[in-house]
Amino acid sequence: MSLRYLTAGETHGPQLTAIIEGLPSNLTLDFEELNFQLQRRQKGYGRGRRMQIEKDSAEIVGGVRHGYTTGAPVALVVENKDWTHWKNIMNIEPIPGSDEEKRRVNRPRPGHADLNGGLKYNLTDLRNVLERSSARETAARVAVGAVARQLLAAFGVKIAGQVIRIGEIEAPANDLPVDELIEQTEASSVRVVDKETEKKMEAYIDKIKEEGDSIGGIVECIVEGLPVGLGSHVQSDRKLDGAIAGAVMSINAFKGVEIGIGFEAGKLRGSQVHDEIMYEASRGYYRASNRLGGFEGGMTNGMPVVVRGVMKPIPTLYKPLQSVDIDTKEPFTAQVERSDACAVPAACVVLENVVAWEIAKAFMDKFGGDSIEEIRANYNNYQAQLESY
Ligand SMILES: Cc1cc2nc3c(=O)[nH]c(=O)nc-3n(C[C@H](O)[C@H](O)[C@H](O)COP(=O)(O)O)c2cc1C
Ligand SMILES: C=C(O[C@@H]1CC(C(=O)O)=C[C@@H](OP(=O)(O)O)[C@H]1O)C(=O)O
Repeated sequence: MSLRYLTAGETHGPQLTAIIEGLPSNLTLDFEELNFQLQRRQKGYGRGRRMQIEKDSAEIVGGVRHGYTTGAPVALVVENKDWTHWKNIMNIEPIPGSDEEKRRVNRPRPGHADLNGGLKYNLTDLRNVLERSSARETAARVAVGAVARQLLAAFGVKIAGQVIRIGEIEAPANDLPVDELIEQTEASSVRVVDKETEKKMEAYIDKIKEEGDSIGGIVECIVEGLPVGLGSHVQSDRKLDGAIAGAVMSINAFKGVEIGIGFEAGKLRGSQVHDEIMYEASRGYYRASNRLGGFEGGMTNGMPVVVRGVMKPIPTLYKPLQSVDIDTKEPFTAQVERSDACAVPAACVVLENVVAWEIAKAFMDKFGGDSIEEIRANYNNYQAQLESY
């Protein structure tokens, strides 16, 4: 069985729920590490007041005993602390109430899911769209990715992320090893290495916020320690670079994805793009460079996987754009809901964990077994095959 998951829950409802199916038994789960990933996602300069209310942590309510997975579906719950303020507005029971009591949304925000969702699901209160389209759901996805990350970590895989750009401000390039990158970005309010850039980004976000506007940016994720041959060239839906691209595009507000040099490849010659093949007895095959970001033929090539995603600016604007009232059809400015001005550093953490999930899925497809011991035996056997090739 391939790994799969589902999430449920509204942003102002009682909780988010995730069910992961297909995990092997005997995987030790480090709860602190799981919650660390959730806390990382809450941080970042430019977020709104909601992040001061929430204290995200995952409660495991199925599939784990005494710290180990049992092979049963793993069920996770992340509480919404803000729910206490929304109980009546979110009530499941039919309560007679004015629009004011329901906090009805009728002026769709350009750039958000409001209008499309209202039209598609025939919902006259756009809150019913907003509640589920909110990126609050990414807390559940990070919890799922954090579990996947632990499966990968058991096989020496390391993942880091960094913010590359926020609006006009670009971080200087670096090629730090993953461990160092993790350490340095973790200490930054905007997940960059360079302190000058951090200051500039903070000031820039302040300015954008003061002007009632919002801003997006570019984030990067690097995965080290992967074996050659995750994914496959033989069928389109088995190409791991394709699966990663799809997953990255599914993150709220992401409008583009690149692997390695990505769109730059369209400007350069073949001789400037392809990574030359080398061999050393101690190392096996490797590449002299990594412009293709660790992929050829939809398979990992043993070099670090490098994925970038671009996040558009947050749709909710305190100085709202023009919209239409869905009751009167008259022009009106869009609804203003409490909002982040910039969530790029948080989106970087979402990117890392979403990529971890896709890689773990491909890892299970390749080495799949019902227990961690069975997977390890398959993994070791494959390593021996690679070494003798
Ligand atoms: C971490 C994160 C936080 C976000 N915060 C907000 C927010 O506060 N306000 C808002 O309007 N959109 C926010 N968004 C973006 C919306 O969720 C997103 O634009 C919306 O769901 C529509 O989907 P689409 O942009 O993918 O088309 C956030 C996205 C992410 C990844
Ligand atoms: C709750 C989160 O992000 C939310 C994502 C979001 C949106 O529209 O996507 C809108 C805001 O919701 P609220 O109006 O409740 O403050 C963000 O805070 C979170 O990341 O955990």
